[in-house]
Amino acid sequence: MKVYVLGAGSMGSLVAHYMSLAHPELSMVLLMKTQARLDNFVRHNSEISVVKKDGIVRAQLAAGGMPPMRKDGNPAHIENLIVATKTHATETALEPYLKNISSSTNLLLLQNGMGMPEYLTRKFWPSGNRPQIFQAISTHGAYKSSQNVVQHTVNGSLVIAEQPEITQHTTTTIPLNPLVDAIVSTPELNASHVNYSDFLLAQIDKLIANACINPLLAIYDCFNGDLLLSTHLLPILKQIVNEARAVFLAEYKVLNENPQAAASLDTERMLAHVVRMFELTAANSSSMREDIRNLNTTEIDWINGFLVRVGKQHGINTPANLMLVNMVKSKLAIERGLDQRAASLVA
Ligand SMILES: NC(=O)C1=CN([C@@H]2O[C@H](COP(=O)(O)OP(=O)(O)OC[C@H]3O[C@@H](n4cnc5c(N)ncnc54)[C@H](OP(=O)(O)O)[C@@H]3O)[C@@H](O)[C@H]2O)C=CC1
Ligand SMILES: CC(C)(CO)C(=O)C(=O)O
Repeated sequence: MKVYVLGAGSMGSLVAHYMSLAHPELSMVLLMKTQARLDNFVRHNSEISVVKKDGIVRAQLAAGGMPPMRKDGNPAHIENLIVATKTHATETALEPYLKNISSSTNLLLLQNGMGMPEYLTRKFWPSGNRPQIFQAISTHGAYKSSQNVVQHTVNGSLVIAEQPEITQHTTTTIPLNPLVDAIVSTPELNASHVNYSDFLLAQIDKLIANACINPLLAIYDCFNGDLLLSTHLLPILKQIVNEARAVFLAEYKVLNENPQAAASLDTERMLAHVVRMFELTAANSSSMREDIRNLNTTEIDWINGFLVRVGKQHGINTPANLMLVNMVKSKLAIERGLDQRAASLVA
């Protein structure tokens, strides 16, 4: 079985590396963004090294830089595709591969944020025939210390579910799927497959933590744990959480069928979860802060921005989340502007 991975960054490389070691029978192919990236990968022996506390493991992987073609010049069918780009890059990254994808493709989105399956379906498959879409949330932590070296810093887990065509319906049975099976049977990924409604609760927890932690860290420019030094943040966190809670209850009617949903969406529990995430990741520099420091586009539109957009559809005001979206975007614009100004002074 062939599995393509689009987005050969920290998460994509980590997953491809572990899957190829656990399943030598799989053919894993990293899809690079540019020919230059592909050439560079090949120059480095087509190898991804993963560094963990207990040592370094190397694996050689196949790679490509463009949509696969058959010998007759037609697009080759992609059976399995894992997308691990940043959320804002997904649409552009996927577009060239649309001719390789059919309704029998297993498309697994391994990303933070929410709303991507619905967005891609509206954008690329508005009249049906969309691929089988799966989503995975990750509590692993990884970053690339160089082009071919991934530091696996947090040994977390993956939770995977199939995205139903209509999100109001829950999938009660978990069908067997070869891509999901291959991931779940890769020990280092510590992955599990759950039904959509249970997945949604886990995804909501992750989104709430990201909606509270990431923008504040990007704005204050400090480590995750530093925010716990202030007691003035609690009312802000409470407002973010309450707005999010209202949006989730309006959008995901399927939650009414899940007996665990009421307890899980309790405001105090969610706030305690956010504070615990601040504590557990105290020494981290949040991904959004790092994006701003590197002058990269952030994932704010798929975290707090998702809450604002969906809130609007349901007539729910989300002023705290909207303010954070605007503040993070301003922060990036200011940092980029300052960088350009500094560069022009040197030139
Ligand atoms: N890293 C982590 O610890 C965790 C990450 N996540 C989530 O996982 C997702 C991926 O994150 P992460 O791996 O860290 O991100 P990275 O930035 O490390 O990787 C994204 C990759 O996508 C590539 N890419 C961008 N545009 C395209 C394109 N048009 N075609 C092909 N490839 C493209 C980038 O290439 P290039 O570098 O050349 O631009 C990069 O290699 C995010 O949603 C993140 O929030 C979730 C939990 C933990
Ligand atoms: C949980 C948290 C905030 C850890 O830093 C994260 O997921 C991120 O930085 O994106």
